[in-house]
Amino acid sequence: MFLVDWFYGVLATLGLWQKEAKILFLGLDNAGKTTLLHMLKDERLVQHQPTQFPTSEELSIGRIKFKAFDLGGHQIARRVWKDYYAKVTAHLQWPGAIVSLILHHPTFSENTGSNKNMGKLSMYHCAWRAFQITLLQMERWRLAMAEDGEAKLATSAKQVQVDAVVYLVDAVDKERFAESKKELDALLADDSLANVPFLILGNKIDIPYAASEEELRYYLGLSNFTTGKGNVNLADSNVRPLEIFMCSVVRKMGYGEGFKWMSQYIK
Ligand SMILES: Nc1nc2c(ncn2[C@@H]2O[C@H](COP(=O)(O)OP(=O)(O)OP(=O)(O)O)[C@@H](O)[C@H]2O)c(=O)[nH]1
Ligand SMILES: [Mg+2]
Repeated sequence: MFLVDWFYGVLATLGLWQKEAKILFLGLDNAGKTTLLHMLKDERLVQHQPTQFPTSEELSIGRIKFKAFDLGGHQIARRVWKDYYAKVTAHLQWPGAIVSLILHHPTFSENTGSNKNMGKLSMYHCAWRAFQITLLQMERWRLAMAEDGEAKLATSAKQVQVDAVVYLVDAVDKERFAESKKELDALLADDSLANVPFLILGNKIDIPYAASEEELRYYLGLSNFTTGKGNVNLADSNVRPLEIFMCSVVRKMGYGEGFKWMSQYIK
């Protein structure tokens, strides 16, 4: 019963009780993703070390899955799907390297002169030529496999269902607003996240010189893109729900309102 009460307590605060969703926490390093994840988990403030590779953390409460990824300084898609990509292609790297070393070794290249005249070819050269052709075939097969792997990777990216993105920005670190905007723009342009609601959290407003909501809206280039707080019905509009809420995760302020706003767009 305690567990159910706890589930209810956390999820009701976020407006997510009785909903089922996969929610991504994204943002540059140091934005506060891990702190938020842990705040939801045990409502305690713990000082976290910067999250090291692998840069994803997961938390399930009831039927809600929260997953955090770090995006600092990396192309989003590459970063998020890096693990899968590495698995698909790693075993294809070595054979290719060996084949290309042999094929390009000067001793065995086309220009040795000995194979210009077929009549003069020794058994040795015939055998060597056959070996080279086999290697070439293997190389083509390897490349085809690699392409297939990339195609599967792209498909799997599209198949992963995400119901909402919570994008955290450190509202104090104004020098990194441009970097944060770049990552956000890439996410908003990503086909696999088309129409997914975005909650932008401007975090750390407990620090006096944190940017205001207006400043953040301006620097993230969202002045004409936020869709409005409160209950705004966008169901028939094909417009992606997107809004900024300022918060302090450590003070447990602001993000609850943001989640409640977001929950209206999660079935
Ligand atoms: N003042 C203040 N500090 C915060 C707040 N939220 C997080 N922090 C601090 O910001 C730092 C980074 O927080 P993390 O939760 O580790 O950030 P992260 O996004 O997970 O960062 P990486 O794991 O490096 O990607 C930590 O020192 C936190 O204590 C906040 O609301 N106010
Ligand atoms: Mg972290």
